[in-house]
Amino acid sequence: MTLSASDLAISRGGVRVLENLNLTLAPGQALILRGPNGIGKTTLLRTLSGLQPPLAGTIAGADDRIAYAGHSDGIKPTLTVTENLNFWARVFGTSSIQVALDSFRLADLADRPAGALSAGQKRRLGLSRLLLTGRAIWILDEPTVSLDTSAIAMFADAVRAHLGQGGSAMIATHIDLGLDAEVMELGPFKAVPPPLDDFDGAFA
Ligand SMILES: Nc1ncnc2c1ncn2[C@@H]1O[C@H](COP(=O)(O)OP(=O)(O)OP(=O)(O)O)[C@@H](O)[C@H]1O
Repeated sequence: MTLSASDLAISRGGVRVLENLNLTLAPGQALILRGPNGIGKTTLLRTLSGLQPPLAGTIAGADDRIAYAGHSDGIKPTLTVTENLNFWARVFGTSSIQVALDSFRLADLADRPAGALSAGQKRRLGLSRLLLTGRAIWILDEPTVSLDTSAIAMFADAVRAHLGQGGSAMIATHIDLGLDAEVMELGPFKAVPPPLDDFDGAFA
């Protein structure tokens, strides 16, 4: 099922940031979001994921099919890597964590408390959770932060495999992941601020 948004307007902190947005994300498709800092990439991903309501417009096809990975790794620091993965596997009703351990090369770290991992290792653990969700639509906000080049390639492989299985991915990133993906520039959708009141009239 395709995720779609029509005539979307979104806000952050009470300020309208993007408007007149239309987009679709079909099974097997990847969409890369680009735009300068502060344009509204995170706000758009949060809105599509249902973490905040849109100001206007409609979103269809989301329901319980989205796995969202934001800026935080969302790991439990006192649990080991294996315990973290088992926790998520139980949450999502997945029987084995092996695919997560293998795809993000976490086996050597399996017994390490997650809080004792490096930043890049924590990010690999956070991203590996996607593979346990069974969710078709991955919504990812700057997923490669802290990853080295080999881990970025590992992540891109995981996304490619997901797309090959009929999944889809929307990714805010400033780097080239080497994916066969459509790129959407958000600049043209920047909200136009409303005109200021006529102050002169107030002091007449
Ligand atoms: N917690 C917040 N409260 C109020 N305003 C916020 C908050 N977080 C972000 N904003 C503002 O909302 C606007 C959109 O921010 P957003 O984080 O969506 O941009 P972004 O494109 O993801 O930026 P970046 O590339 O820096 O991550 C910006 O003008 C920002 O200053």
